[in-house]
Amino acid sequence: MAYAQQELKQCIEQAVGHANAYQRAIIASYSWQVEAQDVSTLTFGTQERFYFTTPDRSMRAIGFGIAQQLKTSGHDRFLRMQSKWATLNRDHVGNDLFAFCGFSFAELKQPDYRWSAFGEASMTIPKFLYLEQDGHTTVTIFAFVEPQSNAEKILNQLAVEYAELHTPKSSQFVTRIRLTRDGNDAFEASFHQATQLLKTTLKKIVLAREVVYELDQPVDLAGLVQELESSQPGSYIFFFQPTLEEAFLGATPERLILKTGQEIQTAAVAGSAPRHELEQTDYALGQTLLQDDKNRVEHAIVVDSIEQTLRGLSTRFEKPEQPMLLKNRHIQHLYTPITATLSPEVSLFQLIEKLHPTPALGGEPKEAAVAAIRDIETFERGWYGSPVGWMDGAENGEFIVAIRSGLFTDRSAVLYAGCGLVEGSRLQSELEETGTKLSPMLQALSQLCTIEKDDVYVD
Ligand SMILES: C=C(O[C@@H]1C=C(C(=O)O)C=C[C@H]1O)C(=O)O
Repeated sequence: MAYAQQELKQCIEQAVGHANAYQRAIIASYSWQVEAQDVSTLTFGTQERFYFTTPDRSMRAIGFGIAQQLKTSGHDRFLRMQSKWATLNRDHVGNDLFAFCGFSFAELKQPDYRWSAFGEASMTIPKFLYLEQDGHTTVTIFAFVEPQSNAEKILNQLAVEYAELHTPKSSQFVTRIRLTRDGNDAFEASFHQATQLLKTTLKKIVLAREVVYELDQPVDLAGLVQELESSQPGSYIFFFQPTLEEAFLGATPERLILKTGQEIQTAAVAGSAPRHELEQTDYALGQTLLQDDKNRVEHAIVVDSIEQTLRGLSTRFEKPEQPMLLKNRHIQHLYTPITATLSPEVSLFQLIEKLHPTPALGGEPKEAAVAAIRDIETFERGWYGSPVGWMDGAENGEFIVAIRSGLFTDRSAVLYAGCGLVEGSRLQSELEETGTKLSPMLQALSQLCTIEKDDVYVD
């Protein structure tokens, strides 16, 4: 093995000592530098897998296995998780902790079988983490050490699992996937209900479509993530596989929050138009979007809401006066990048709780819009549209808005796409917009599988 065995042994022994002294489990972590890894590393895992990379691919986190998973639920799940994370960080041994994190869009509707492995709030410390940041890649082993553990046994087990990660697996999957529900009718019905609310109580509401496919065998998920990464430059790629049978993944352009110390970066991403292969037409589509009243209203609601939230939590707030365009392969959006300096007492968990969902995924007013979404939509959003990302022990981290995403099991793929509605929104164009938003995932899937009865795919 490429790591200093003696040092790792000392770290584990120290953790056993602490676990015995405190009579509770302790996380031990040990890191060393390795060569840069890329998305293909995912193909080596036979355990649970986690992946997160930034639009410029300068930051990349690849996790295997689960050393410890914190879970909680309820309306106050962000703050409950904050205290669990603080406790875990108090007495671990070794390097800084790191967790892949995800929260549900809202409390799950009565027990939803599809999302039960994900839950309402989860933070996962992997057993093995490859982390690329600032041009360096480190690998960290996280070990869950219980009182009375045998250090030698833990070390031997880690050695076996680490060696596994270097054994190539063959991944020849040829899957046929068949559309079983396109979600159009349900969307249409919710659209009409929402239209009534937009005349009275709501300024904006975001409604989504759930599109269900049946698979004849599991999709090569590592291959799919790889495909998304190469076909969607400029998007975050995320992949959470908390059990061997279930995975949630996607390619989103939308950052919810990047926090480094008390400095934060966020963005309003709302208002959409398709891309076009002809440069001139594409440019014209972008210019029309920049000047379109309906889209400008939709966008301004998001900017104003983020501004109002952040001004109450920060000592500095900056944003450009006018939105710009954010162009992805299939779609372009109105985009306003925002930076702020958080007041010293504000935590990352609090910030996520206050921001989520912005009116880019919820609506305005927030509480009424989220309640209406729950009421009107006929499916469970689960983690779609939610804060998903990573966090370290000092509560630095990055969370994206988990859109352009899908939930995969061995026999099904459930894809999600939504759009913001304001007064005057038209059903047909909103439906088309959700079709465009499904394209990144369907295009990637079409590279790996045969898609049958595919009437929603737009290349
Ligand atoms: C809801 C989605 O996207 C959101 C809605 C947008 C819109 O209505 O213009 C644009 C970007 C996202 O904030 C989605 O992709 O599912």
